[in-house]
Amino acid sequence: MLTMGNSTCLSPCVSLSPCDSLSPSLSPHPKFPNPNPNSFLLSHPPFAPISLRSNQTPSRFKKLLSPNAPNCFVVASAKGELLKVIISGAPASGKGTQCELITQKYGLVHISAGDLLRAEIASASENGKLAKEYMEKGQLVPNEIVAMMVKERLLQPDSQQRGWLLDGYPRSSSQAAALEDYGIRPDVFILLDVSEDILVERVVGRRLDPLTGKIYHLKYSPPQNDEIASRLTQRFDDTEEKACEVAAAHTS
Ligand SMILES: Nc1ncnc2c1ncn2[C@@H]1O[C@H](COP(=O)(O)OP(=O)(O)O)[C@@H](O)[C@H]1O
Repeated sequence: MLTMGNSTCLSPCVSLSPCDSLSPSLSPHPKFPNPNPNSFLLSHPPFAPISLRSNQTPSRFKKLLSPNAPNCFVVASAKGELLKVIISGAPASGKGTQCELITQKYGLVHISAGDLLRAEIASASENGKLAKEYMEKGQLVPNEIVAMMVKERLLQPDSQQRGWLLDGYPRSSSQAAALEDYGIRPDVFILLDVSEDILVERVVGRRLDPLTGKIYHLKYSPPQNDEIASRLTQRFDDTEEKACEVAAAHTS
């Protein structure tokens, strides 16, 4: 597992080669001494947190600990022939950016649970209709629907040949258990560990250019000119109140 802290660590500094040299002497990560904040993951063996102390760091992971990525550290990994990665992080934690960098660098198939569900809705299947009802209310879709979709996608020839980056699954204890039951185990688990106040600041300053689809941030990535600035819109749920709620749910 590799966690990324509060830094705006968006450079392609991540190194995710499957690690075959981690020894049993690795200790529980100090930040996760007990099953919080990701109890559903930490209570399942494939996701058990293991920290890699800097003096044990294999050279291939050293980059993660560079000054550019002060809060990045490997906390779990396992041997694997194909690279299989799971990534987790709150909205606005930078997951989209990291997914792009990782899939580009390692040639993995990016499998997003949200995208799979949207495709199911677009196909107008019975499962899609049911999923839509939950998604419209901002609730998790029942796992019987999601687990099967994720499993099938992971077993597709492209995922099997190129390896995969699973994004947005598991999100609960029962989902983690379902992956285990299917015998699906990641080599690396990445948790984007961003503090609540930074998540809120990112969400509240986020703006969309409806013309190009580009996302800006009023402070960190402002529009280049007044014309773009004048047409920027804000997602209805990108409010401080909503952001606090979501951030608290992900970081508590
Ligand atoms: N693992 C999952 N289990 C159940 N429902 C999910 C899962 N992943 C995504 N969803 C559903 O799809 C919706 C959109 O997910 P996603 O695209 O990841 O966006 P967000 O990051 O805003 O949740 C979620 O609000 C939820 O309803």
